[in-house]
Amino acid sequence: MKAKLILETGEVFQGKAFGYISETVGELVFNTSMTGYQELLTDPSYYGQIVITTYPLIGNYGINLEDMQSKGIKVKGFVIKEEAKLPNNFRCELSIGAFLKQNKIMGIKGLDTRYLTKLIRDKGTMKAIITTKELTQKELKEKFDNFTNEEAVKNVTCKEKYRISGIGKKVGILDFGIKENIIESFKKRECDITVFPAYTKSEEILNSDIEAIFLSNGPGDPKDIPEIIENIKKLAGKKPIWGICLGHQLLSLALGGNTVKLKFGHRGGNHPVRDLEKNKIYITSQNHGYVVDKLPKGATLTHINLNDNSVEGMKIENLNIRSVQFHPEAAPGPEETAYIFDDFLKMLD
Ligand SMILES: NC(=O)CC[C@H](N)C(=O)O
Repeated sequence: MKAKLILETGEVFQGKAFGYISETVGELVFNTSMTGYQELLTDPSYYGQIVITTYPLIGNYGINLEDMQSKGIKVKGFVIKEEAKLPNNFRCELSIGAFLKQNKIMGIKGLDTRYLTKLIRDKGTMKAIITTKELTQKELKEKFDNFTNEEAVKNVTCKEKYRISGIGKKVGILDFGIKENIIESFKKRECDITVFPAYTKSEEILNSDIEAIFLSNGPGDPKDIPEIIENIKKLAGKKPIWGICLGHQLLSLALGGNTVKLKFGHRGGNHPVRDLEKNKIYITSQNHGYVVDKLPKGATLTHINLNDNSVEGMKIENLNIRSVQFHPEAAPGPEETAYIFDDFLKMLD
């Protein structure tokens, strides 16, 4: 069936529908990773977004149920060049088309995704619609105007607190839409993990028997969740705090720093970052549309992005706080910054 990708700026691209056939509207972003489409689709930080992949062939190694980053697909739509209909891998359990269908997520294929990426790079992130219908200008405008992603964290956080026992350090995680591999990274280090829903009050967190607080990744604009920022203010200085991606942005806002929206974001598996403490360059996995542009008072810059010199990490020594913008848990992407989890845990010794 024919389908169209319609951009907020008016451009229309003709392709074919795949996955679940419906209609979808979201924020259009691109990811440049060459592998890892399953992890990308299930990463809750993409909630509300339609994702374009620059890599031309998607689905060639299929989908397995082990590499999910959350329960089910979180993107709002998927834009690709070519769908691999005959996946081939010993871990493959289903095809990309079947996976999208099962999760009721619409895809469009047959588009020049590299051209689209250049367009987003020039014009900036914008809203888009994937549809099989003919829509009038008025209908389109209404659909774009009605789309917001302000409730994103509420929609992806866990509903109830849960525990994963371990013999190591006791870590309390605030779940803003956590990726499975972050939990795995703490499990691998034998941590005793308590996961709290995003809106858990600071008192409940501080009254539990945890040694440190971890603020997770998550979708949307960090400025959309002022209640959580207020909560983090109350946690700062009481226990060591670590943050990744949204967690890092929220920490900055809570302590007097600032965040801004990037023109087209960082999403991919090859973003070079300099660790200023180790004076080493690492290739990192990234997925964010916002960035810290002003550090909180007393914070030291620990990491910078070598493509655009943006903030990639910070520490506030007197408050025992450390955070990074990139994804040390990878999934998908390079695993060479996994040392960040060890650095976090060392703060407890
Ligand atoms: N991966 C994340 O945690 C993303 C953080 C935030 N939603 C952003 O886009 O910048």
